[in-house]
Amino acid sequence: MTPAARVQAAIECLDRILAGAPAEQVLTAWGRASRFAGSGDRAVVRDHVFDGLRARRSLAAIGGGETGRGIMLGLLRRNGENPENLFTGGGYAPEVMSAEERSGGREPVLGAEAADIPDWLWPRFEASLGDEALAAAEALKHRAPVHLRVNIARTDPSGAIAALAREGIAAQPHPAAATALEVTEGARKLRNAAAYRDGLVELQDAASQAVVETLPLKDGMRVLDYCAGGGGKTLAIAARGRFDLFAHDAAPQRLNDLPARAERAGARIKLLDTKALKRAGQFDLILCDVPCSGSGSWRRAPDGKWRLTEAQLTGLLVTQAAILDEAVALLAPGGLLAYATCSVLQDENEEQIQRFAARNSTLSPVFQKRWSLTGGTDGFFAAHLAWATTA
Ligand SMILES: C[S@@+](CC[C@H](N)C(=O)[O-])C[C@H]1O[C@@H](n2cnc3c(N)ncnc32)[C@H](O)[C@@H]1O
Repeated sequence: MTPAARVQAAIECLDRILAGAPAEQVLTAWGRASRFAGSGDRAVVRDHVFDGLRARRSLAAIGGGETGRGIMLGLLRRNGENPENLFTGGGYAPEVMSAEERSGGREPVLGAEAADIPDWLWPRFEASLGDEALAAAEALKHRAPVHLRVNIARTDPSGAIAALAREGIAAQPHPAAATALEVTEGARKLRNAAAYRDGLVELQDAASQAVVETLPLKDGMRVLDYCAGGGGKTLAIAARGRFDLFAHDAAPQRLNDLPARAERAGARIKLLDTKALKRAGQFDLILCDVPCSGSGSWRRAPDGKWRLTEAQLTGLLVTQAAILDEAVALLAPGGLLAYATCSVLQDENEEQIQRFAARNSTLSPVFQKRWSLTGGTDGFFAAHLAWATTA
């Protein structure tokens, strides 16, 4: 595909997403219908679509309209490229620009539009992040770095760096976690690399790893990952020692890939559905990596930024509180309950913990930490709630 044809493909995908279809679904459908597109074409079209979505509002302003064409025009202008070179109308290129498109476009209005945050959310975003709000919003407009977790049950960071280098992938330690690497070259080769296939490394944001690093794990503990999902944190826990480790999720199909991932990593994890969990006894440590707005990881899933509604956020706050209350009942006396989100909103983080502490006197907060988007990781939050008598 020519560069112009790739832009046209991105415009068509963006139009479908703006009409309400989920971004991943649209890109998959485009890929299936475009057998002529090679892997390089697919990667570029995907990058255009995600670059466009991350800064959808400000690019629409710069490009003169919230359409696929407007967003792509905005993206090219923002990046200092002349859209006339690609909007030629020839071959599979976008149609030639209209007079309105040529003269259209403006600077984004300072505030929610320039920050690329929905209007309803901007005041909460600002209140949560204070002086960092603009820098965090800016970070959400750009691609996320590729982070790896070194499986310390199999190798150490320097061993993993050397194994990756043999396959043309350059990586360096990331300061957020002892197990974290940042890929600086060759990220697209990862999925086929032996180091990945053999379970030496896993894809995982450095702050997500750091959340697990904070857990006071000791060999022999009964540990429950209560909201395990794909099992990223369960696997990170497994690598830290010898535990009786269980993974649960309210949507058990989310755990489907975990057995294969665990085998690759050499980890032993028992899966529990909600019925089995009721008979599983008590746990020394429970991690609740709760469903959240995802506001700390919107650069990876920018669709979520524009889909989240105020009512959904309210619903998430209720779910998070209910999960904490459910998990307390599963905790052994003296145990530790850990809470985590990939959100930067206080409502889901510090304030959720404050509300929990106000209604529960058995456990009290003993640790809280935020990972900021400006620190080169996704935005994350973790809190530990300890049995009050042992705190
Ligand atoms: C943030 S994701 C977990 C991500 C995962 N821990 C990881 O590191 O890959 C939150 C998960 O919570 C699950 N969930 C939602 N409500 C729940 C509930 N009431 N009890 C347990 N899990 C729940 C969701 O299905 C989702 O998989």
